[in-house]
Amino acid sequence: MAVSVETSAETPVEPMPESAPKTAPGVRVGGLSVVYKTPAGELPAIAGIDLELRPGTITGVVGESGSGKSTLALSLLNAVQPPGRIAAGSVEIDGLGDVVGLRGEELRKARGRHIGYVFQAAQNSLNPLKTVGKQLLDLGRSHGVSDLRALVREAKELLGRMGLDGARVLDSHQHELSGGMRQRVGIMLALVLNAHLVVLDEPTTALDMITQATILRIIREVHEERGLTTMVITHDLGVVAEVADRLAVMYGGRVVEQGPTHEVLATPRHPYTRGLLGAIPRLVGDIDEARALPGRPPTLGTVPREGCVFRERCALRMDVCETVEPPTVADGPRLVACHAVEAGGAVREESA
Ligand SMILES: Nc1ncnc2c1ncn2[C@@H]1O[C@H](COP(=O)(O)OP(=O)(O)OP(=O)(O)O)[C@@H](O)[C@H]1O
Repeated sequence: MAVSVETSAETPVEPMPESAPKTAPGVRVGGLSVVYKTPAGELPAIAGIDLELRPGTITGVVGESGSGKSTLALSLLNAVQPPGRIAAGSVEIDGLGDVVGLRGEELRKARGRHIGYVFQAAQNSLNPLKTVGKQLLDLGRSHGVSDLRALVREAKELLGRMGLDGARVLDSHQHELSGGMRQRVGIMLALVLNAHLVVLDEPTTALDMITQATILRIIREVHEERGLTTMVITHDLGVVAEVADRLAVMYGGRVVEQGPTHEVLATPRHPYTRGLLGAIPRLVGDIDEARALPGRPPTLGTVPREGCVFRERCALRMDVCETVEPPTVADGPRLVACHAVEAGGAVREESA
């Protein structure tokens, strides 16, 4: 193939920092708030989020459009751009410390080498003027990879596993690849530097169902082979059910329920999680049984400033929901933020 691999004299080969995590790191997001500047002032897109990514697990983050999923993903890399900013909280990553405090070169090194990521719309994030192979080499050089041949071999191997002709893809420009192919290139770039924390934002949206299933299987395999800590962001509950060990459900900039995926899907406690699940038509059974959640998710300007952010759409709404933000309550491995869910997990009563 035509990708030439030379280590140029001006390429500094940086050693990995001693502190770099070499095994799956744990991640602790604490009290994280991110605001965006709008004509109406700075408004919170996520507010006081606490979330733990356990070492070696895949955590799925789900929620409708605008719930703050991408903002949370960007925060893990301290990559929120103006008009946004992290207004409060911390993102502690084992071996890296609080990434909210990282700046400049430290931050650049952390991204890519220690935190692999595919951002939403990865299909459009390649440089149109350079081949994928050239971009791969640039990535390797900028992170001090000394064995660029091995990097190319690794890239081809990953692309091959995802059903692509690696050599051909590396010789291609963005416009020569379909949306689904670009998405797989994005996943390859997230994994190729062997980062142990991987953040995938809507990794399979441009793919048909069969390819999506293949890619999810490969994400799972690579995650297990390499011992990664992975976060997968999606609006598609089918995707998380397929791949995630743990699930965090977001609404209006909050995590309203989290726990082991099979438990959350089998016995959802928060009325929003129940609504999301109820809106999915079953493969077997009456399609009429699927009930869309009434109403629309809030925007930055319409998220209630006090009380429960979900109350407008909630069948279990009570007086207290108008004024008091529900605290997050632990019940075994599950965390739920809802006034109508008693400690112990029972839901008070279905009024509608
Ligand atoms: N650059 C920006 N300027 C102003 N508001 C923004 C900006 N980026 C995001 N927002 C707002 O922040 C809130 C959270 O957006 P975010 O993209 O994080 O949600 P999401 O759950 O990832 O949604 P989607 O799946 O549609 O990307 C939304 O109300 C969105 O409109």
